[in-house]
Amino acid sequence: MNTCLAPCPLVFDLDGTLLDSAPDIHATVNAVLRTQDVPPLSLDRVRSFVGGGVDILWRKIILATALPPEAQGDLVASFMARYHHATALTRLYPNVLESLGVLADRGHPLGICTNKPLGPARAVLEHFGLISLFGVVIGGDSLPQKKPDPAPLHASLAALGSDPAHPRGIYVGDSEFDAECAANAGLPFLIFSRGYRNTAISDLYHSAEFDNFAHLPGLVEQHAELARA
Ligand SMILES: O=C(O)COP(=O)(O)O
Ligand SMILES: [Mg+2]
Repeated sequence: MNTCLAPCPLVFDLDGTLLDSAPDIHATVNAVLRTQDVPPLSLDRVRSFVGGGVDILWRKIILATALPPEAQGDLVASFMARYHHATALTRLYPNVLESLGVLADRGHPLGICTNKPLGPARAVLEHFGLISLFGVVIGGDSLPQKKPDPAPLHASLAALGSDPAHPRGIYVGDSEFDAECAANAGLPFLIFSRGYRNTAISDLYHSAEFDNFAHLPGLVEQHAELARA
């Protein structure tokens, strides 16, 4: 198991972890479906499709509608043209800002590793005034690999100063993709239980779960400490 000497690099997922962004993703999906005369999908349905990035999102939408598979490229392009500005319905989960502030003040290098494409990921972080807190933002299109491949998480940690030969740090996320990514990377994983999961937490790799960001700084210290022991 990796060890984590303080300060411990902390890498965060974005959609369903720091941000409740499903309402904007839902509205943007339905705006694209409208151009195709396809009836809208429910928020719950679209939320259940989030986590693997935009290609997987649209593959699932195509399966759920009468759209032809060969339309995938055009649908993704039409979605991406709208996605950069899709922030009006997105909210930070309660206590995210305060929690990130405490962790940054304690000297933990902070990063983002998301399957959301880099452009919209940076745009929404800028919208909430958060971008300067993060030493690195790796998006779903930053590397050839996406989560659950460990490469984006390893790249995030390396950018935060972790030795690539011995990656150290903690990943914080919400989904199956994140749990598998952390397991593949051999890193502690703290799972936010109010995000966009389709699987019981007990069936996912995790080190601890939390439902309120007010509890995260304590959990981080506990796990950084455990990893040191
Ligand atoms: O947008 C997605 O599908 C996933 O994004 P996330 O990796 O930040 O959860
Ligand atoms: Mg997520």
